This record gives sequence, C-alpha cells and structure tokens, in this order.
Amino acid sequence: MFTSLLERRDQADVEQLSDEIKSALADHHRWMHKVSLAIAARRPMKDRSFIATDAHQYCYFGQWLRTLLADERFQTRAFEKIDQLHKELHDTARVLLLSLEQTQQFDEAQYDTFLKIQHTFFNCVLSMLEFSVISKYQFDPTTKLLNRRSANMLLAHEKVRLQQRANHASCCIALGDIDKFKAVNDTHGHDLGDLVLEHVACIFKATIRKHDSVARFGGEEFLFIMPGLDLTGTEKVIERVREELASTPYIHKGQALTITASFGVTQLTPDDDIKDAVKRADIALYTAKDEGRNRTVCLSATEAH
Ligand SMILES: Nc1nc2c(ncn2[C@@H]2O[C@H](COP(=O)(O)OP(=O)(O)OP(=O)(O)O)[C@@H](O)[C@H]2O)c(=O)[nH]1
Repeated sequence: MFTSLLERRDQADVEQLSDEIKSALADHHRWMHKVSLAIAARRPMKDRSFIATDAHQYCYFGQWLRTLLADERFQTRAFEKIDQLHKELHDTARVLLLSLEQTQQFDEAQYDTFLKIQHTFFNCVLSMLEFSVISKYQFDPTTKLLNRRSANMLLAHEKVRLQQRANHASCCIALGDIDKFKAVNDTHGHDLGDLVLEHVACIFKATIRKHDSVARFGGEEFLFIMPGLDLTGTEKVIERVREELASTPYIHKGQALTITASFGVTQLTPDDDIKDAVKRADIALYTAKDEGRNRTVCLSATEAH
C-alpha cells in the first residue's frame, strides 16, 4: 500500500514519524483493551466519548492522524485509507457498545466485523511504520535531498517509463558539481562546507520544476532528473538553476560567499545503460569545468557515439 516517498520525490521530515506512529498505535491498543473488556463484561462504557458519533476524532490516534493529514505531503490514498479504517473501527465499536447497553445482547456478527476492521487497520498502520522506516534511508542527512541509491532507483523507474511510452517520451539528466569546493573547505572549514552544501541543495530544490528531482549523487555532486524535457528544455531549466545559485551568495559572518557550480546535461534514452547516461553527463560536466566553470554543457546521446 505504501510505496515510498520517492513517488512524490520530495524530502519529507520522516525522522519523527516512526516514533509518533508507535505511540499513536500504543494508545489505540489501550482503547481496544477497554472496548474488549466492556464487551466481555457486558457493561456500559463509563467514558462516554467512546460512544460519541465522532469518537474517532476524540482519540489520540485520530487527533494525531488529523494533524498528519493537514500536511499535504501526507495527503495520499494510503494515509486517507487509514483515516477511513480508523473511523469505521470507532463506528463499529460504538454500535456494539450501544447495542450491549440498550439490549444487553451480544451481536457476534457485528463483533466479527469489528475484529476484521481492527485487523486491517493494524496491518495498514504497520505498513505506515515500515514506510516511515524505509523513507529515512532515501535521503542524504546533510542536504535532505534524495541520496544516490534513491537517484539510481528513480533513473531505473524513468527508463522503464521511457521504454513503455516508446516515441512519445523524453527524459534528461544533469550532473552538477560545485566549483572549487575544496577551497571553501580549506578556507572556512568542513563544517561551513556542509552548510554550503545545504545552501546549494536548497536553491537547487527550489528552482527546479515540480516534477523534476534532484539528488545528492556524491560529495559535492548533484544529479537532476527531468522527465518530459528534451535537451534544450533541460538546458534552460539548468541554466536557471545555475544563475540562481551564482546570484544567491551564502552569507557567512556577514560576508557573502559566492558559490557557483558547473553542469553537464544529456538525455536518458530507452536503450541507455543508466551508467552510460550518467557517464555522458559526467563528460559534459568536465567539459564545463575545462571551459572555465560556472556554465552548462550539453552532450546528446548521438553526439557521444
Ligand atoms: N564539507 C564537505 N566537503 C565535502 C563533502 N564531500 C566532499 N567534500 C569535499 O569536496 C571537495 C571536492 O574537491 P575537488 O574534487 O578537488 O573539486 P573542487 O575543489 O570542487 O574543484 P572543481 O570541481 O574542479 O571545481 C573535497 O575537498 C572534499 O573533501 C562533504 O560532505 N562535506
């Protein structure tokens, strides 16, 4: 049900998500415990919030889920399904508890439905937990961008899409590398170097289009994946990224540090070995470095052959 954050190609702050899921689930287990005891003992619930029409909104899990769903990064079908199951679970519990209270009758079929919903709900929350744990390993901790492994997965995914759509699809990639980054580290220290990496990542992410992705591919190297764009279109976007970086200095102790980067652009073709496409982008990047840095060089798949 949950695949990964890669689908949205966005860095989500999932660091706390697993802990939050565990405490919300523990709270729901306590709720389940009380409901089960009341049913087994055939006695009315003292806490009337259990049988309120909107009981699902009163419980801790429901309140937590509502906060989560207010964040658009989590407005996916999978999270909405949990919301729906959670409501069904409370609604079924309410019917059971009310029927016990009013008629002292135990409805076995209704109880069976309740247990089934509880089972599905629990499994979905477990998937959400698994998703949150996996998601932690998709991002680079310094820049919060997708990491190299995620970038390779995305490339493989784009290649399959290209193969499926035959003539109508295109996808380009670009490798970007910060210019003279060693000098930044040597002059200002490694910690400042890390802050510059964050600054660069932030500008890259803010400047690309919604459907593009950028990953930290290596030390001071970044990979852009631009589905639906040809070489000329990609060059335009990357030039915008390059100019934005060059014109947005990093401010350190009141001093403006101008950071630039060089870029190599190429297409990803359906027949490409992904490593070959990245290598082509790397060749273009090193041409950009040779030609004086702070520039973009394109190398098409046909030119490279
Ligand atoms: N602060 C910091 N530095 C890093 C990190 N990863 C790689 N580097 C540094 O990035 C620098 C890369 O230097 P070089 O490969 O010589 O390239 P450059 O100085 O950027 O020069 P050009 O690429 O030729 O413009 C090295 O000093 C690495 O130590 C990191 O995570 N944090």
